[in-house]
Amino acid sequence: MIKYKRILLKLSGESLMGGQKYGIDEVRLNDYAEQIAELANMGVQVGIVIGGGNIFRGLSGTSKGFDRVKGDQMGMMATVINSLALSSALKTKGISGRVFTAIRMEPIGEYYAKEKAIAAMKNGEIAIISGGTGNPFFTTDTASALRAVEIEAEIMFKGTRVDGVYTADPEKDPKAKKFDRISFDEIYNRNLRIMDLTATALCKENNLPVMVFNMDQKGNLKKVITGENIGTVVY
Ligand SMILES: Nc1ncnc2c1ncn2[C@@H]1O[C@H](COP(=O)(O)OP(=O)(O)O)[C@@H](O)[C@H]1O
Ligand SMILES: O=c1ccn([C@@H]2O[C@H](COP(=O)(O)OP(=O)(O)O)[C@@H](O)[C@H]2O)c(=O)[nH]1
Repeated sequence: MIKYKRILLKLSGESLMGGQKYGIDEVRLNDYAEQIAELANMGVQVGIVIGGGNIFRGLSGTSKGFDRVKGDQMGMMATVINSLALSSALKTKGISGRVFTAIRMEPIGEYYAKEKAIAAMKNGEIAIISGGTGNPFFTTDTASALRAVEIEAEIMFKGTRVDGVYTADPEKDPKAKKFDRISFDEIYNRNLRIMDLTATALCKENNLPVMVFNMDQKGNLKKVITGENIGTVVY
């Protein structure tokens, strides 16, 4: 049985690299598309926001002398590239992934509006909402929180490369322990870096729970939609 009827899935751009150092790994992309198609076929309404870190991050551009705003705009364009790739991969699974963009760029994608995204989802299509928030100095985590609230998703699924929220970054601290549940306040008080503060605040203020789970393990998306608690619930 499905536990949620409408979700917003955040996919990390960085995870799309798979084993590569840059860009899009076809195997990983195909695996994501397969997992998402499974959800669509179960009748779940799915909105998606993808990051762009596999192609460009505004902040890392700054360290190389890029103007921050230009760098962030490049990062936002990177999320559009990833969204187009996902839409194309979904098509091979017989699923329509409609790409919406936060910044006008028809015919690459439709200019985003909440109503259009909801109509697409009700029609059995996946709404892939790209271009971040359309503004520099934000992240795709914040864009995900914003879109999740806008499209009235019951929960945000943060599909990432770690199993959940830990007491410290598990990629740096082998002794870090995983939480099954944690509140937004505790994430803030413990200064945990699983999401940025803007995204955390937006979720908290709008009572949007977040499920953090490992998207790189096949079958996990189906597990979380059926209510299996494999990741960390943030409430
Ligand atoms: N307390 C924490 N618990 C879990 N992951 C954490 C924590 N602090 C930092 N991280 C890092 O956050 C990353 C997940 O965030 P995500 O947005 O998917 O990645 P990225 O920011 O690289 O795109 C993990 O790969 C992990 O290294
Ligand atoms: O609303 C937004 C969302 C994203 N970005 C830019 O897009 C890049 C890629 O997004 P993010 O780092 O969140 O992607 P991820 O880490 O999930 O791959 C960021 O570094 C920012 O430069 C932005 O400027 N505004």
